[in-house]
Amino acid sequence: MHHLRELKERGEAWPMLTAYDMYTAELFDEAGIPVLLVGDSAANNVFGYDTTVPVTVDELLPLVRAVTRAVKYALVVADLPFGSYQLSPEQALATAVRFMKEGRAHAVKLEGGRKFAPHVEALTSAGVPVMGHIGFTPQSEHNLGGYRVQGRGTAGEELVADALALQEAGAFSVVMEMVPAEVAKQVTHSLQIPTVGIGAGPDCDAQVLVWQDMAGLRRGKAPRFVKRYANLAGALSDAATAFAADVRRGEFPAADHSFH
Ligand SMILES: Nc1nc(=O)c2c([nH]1)NC[C@@H]1CN(c3ccc(C(=O)N[C@@H](CCC(=O)O)C(=O)O)cc3)CN21
Ligand SMILES: CC(C)C(=O)C(=O)O
Ligand SMILES: [Mg+2]
Repeated sequence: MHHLRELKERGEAWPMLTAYDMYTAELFDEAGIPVLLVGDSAANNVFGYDTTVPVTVDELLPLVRAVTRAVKYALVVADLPFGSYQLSPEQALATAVRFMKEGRAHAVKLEGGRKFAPHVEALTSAGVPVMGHIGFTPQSEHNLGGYRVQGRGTAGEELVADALALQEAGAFSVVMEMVPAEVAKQVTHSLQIPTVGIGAGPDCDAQVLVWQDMAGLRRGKAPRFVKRYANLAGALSDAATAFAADVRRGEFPAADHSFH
């Protein structure tokens, strides 16, 4: 965490990816991704829900545990799911403690601005490192009117106030999702802690993507902020098709794959 602040001071951008299992966590860790997020986006990208709203602590905990087991270097951040922290700072702390003790998370993330400063404060003063998340906050998508850019016009000032309140409450970093690049730049320059952008332009201190978007495993129309660095959907589909054909033709298993 302190290291991330030094990177900000030196103006060196860093990458963050989601991870939900041990193979991806190990690969991303070895590829030099310093922060891995076990996102509540597992709702969409592991469990097949249509929003992040239904995913539970009990569903996310084993994924967090798998990721922390797999990494040697990365900081593992566990996303607190909808309903597991909003009720009170006490509820937030109880949930964060589960992610730290049972999931062995190094830090937690929660969505919300100023209104959640008391929750963040309760966690940080109990020794739980917290990452904030402002702008488009998917857990509130029903309130925000869908996938919409946040912080346009006067709402930009609100975003700066939210970010400052989270910093003041002790957050070590803040995610900004779907925010105009100019506003994200202003927030980034207003904070001493690093900002992590997703659809928030090039001037954030760090950038995050959902790994299945980054690697082209998820099909369908990706959000505008996604850049695809591989075509895993194509590669996996080709592999499964080739395996199926081999089995049907009697070409797998060959002698090499058999015991005598
Ligand atoms: N695979 C995946 N990637 C994500 O980035 C992601 C998740 N899942 N699940 C949780 C949230 C939901 N998020 C989303 C989902 C969709 C859009 C989207 O469709 N955006 C469109 C419309 C934007 C607009 O209308 O202004 C886009 O083109 O960016 C954006 C963020 C970000 N998170
Ligand atoms: C996209 C990131 C920031 C997130 O919150 C998630 O993956 O759940
Ligand atoms: Mg999330």
